[in-house]
Amino acid sequence: MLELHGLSVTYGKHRALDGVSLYTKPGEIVVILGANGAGKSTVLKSIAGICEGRVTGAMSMNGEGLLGLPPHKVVERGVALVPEGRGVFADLSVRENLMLGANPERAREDAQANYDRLIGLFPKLAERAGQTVRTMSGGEQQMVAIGRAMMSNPTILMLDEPSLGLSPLLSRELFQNLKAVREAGLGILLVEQNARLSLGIADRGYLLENGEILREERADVLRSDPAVQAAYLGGGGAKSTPAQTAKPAASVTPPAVTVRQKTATTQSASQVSGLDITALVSRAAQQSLPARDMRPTTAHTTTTPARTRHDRATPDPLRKLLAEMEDAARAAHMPATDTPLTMPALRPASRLSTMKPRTTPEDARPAANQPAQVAPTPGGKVEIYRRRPGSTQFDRTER
Ligand SMILES: Nc1ncnc2c1ncn2[C@@H]1O[C@H](COP(=O)(O)OP(=O)(O)OP(=O)(O)O)[C@@H](O)[C@H]1O
Repeated sequence: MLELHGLSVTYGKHRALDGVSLYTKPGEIVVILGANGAGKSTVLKSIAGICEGRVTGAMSMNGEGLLGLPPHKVVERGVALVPEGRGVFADLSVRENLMLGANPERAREDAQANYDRLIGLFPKLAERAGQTVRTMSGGEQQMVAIGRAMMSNPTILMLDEPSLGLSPLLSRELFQNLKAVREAGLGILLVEQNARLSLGIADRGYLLENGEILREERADVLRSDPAVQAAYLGGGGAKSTPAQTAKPAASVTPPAVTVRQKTATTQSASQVSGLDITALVSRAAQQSLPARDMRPTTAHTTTTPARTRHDRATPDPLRKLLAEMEDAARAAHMPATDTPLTMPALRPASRLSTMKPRTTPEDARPAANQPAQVAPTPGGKVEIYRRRPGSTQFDRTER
């Protein structure tokens, strides 16, 4: 059995875990639920011996201490981690990836038997044994990562956000596979943002918030608790009391946090902010500040009507982003001669004038007559370089 007692972790002055106690037995699936930054990954990394922070408390596997062990020793004790992002060797084949997992001493002698057991559980891995992992789908790669961890012959398998980046269909398939791993007798300690799916297969769950375990409960009880639904499953009715069966040490109603789903895709600023960015930029441009009020884009102490509104209605990181956008929009509309612009991203004019012609394909070059680059001169003037039609040379003008 994997046991943690009073595990605390600090990253410098930041306390990420505060007295976390939990356990996982072979043959059960245990899920840790919590909002972003609650400390879920830190729990797994501490157990695996790869936490960058200062770890204190007690951790053991079958009674043998894990605290302070290097990662390979933790694996020798029977605890394997499938890290967030999988960590597969993309240029190796499926079989090569799997066999690398059999490197620990505890697994080396039984590598072939473990491999046979694995492909018995997941025949698809055998069908794809020769395929380069890079060419596989996300779900298939995740199965390779899980298979590789299982090749170390673990008693407890830990998985950090295994469904990240997978479609709902692939996620469901993955979770069914985890049930098969449990049937094979392994214990699973799972960190997941997909609370619905993970509680659907788990036996027990822990709610972790701000580095502390708020509650430990059977998964089916957590799943049907309105407070948990409101906090982690996107449901309504947050006003319930904790379930009667909750253990005394954990009888706290989970806070009404919204778990932000991680996605593998990027979002546009307007998706994040819920604002029309075009309108925002033109509004900022209309606020004609005198030149003396212009600051480098890092100066956000200037109070403007727009910023006051962001202060009231907008979360901190977004407010900073919006303030930067407004500053940039204003800078773009200031007359060049009055604007002491700071444009660190631009090349200095001296380097531009000696720039060699590009040898990239034609469509990758700046179009003729299009400004190739704009650089501020020390006198506040702006140099504009245009490519001569049909030539690799640039003409320089100032304004
Ligand atoms: N290497 C690190 N250095 C400094 N702080 C860290 C480090 N790793 C994590 N933290 C901080 O510790 C806290 C817990 O982080 P952790 O990654 O464990 O949370 P999490 O619950 O897994 O969040 P997420 O779901 O977003 O991955 C966060 O405040 C995070 O910023």
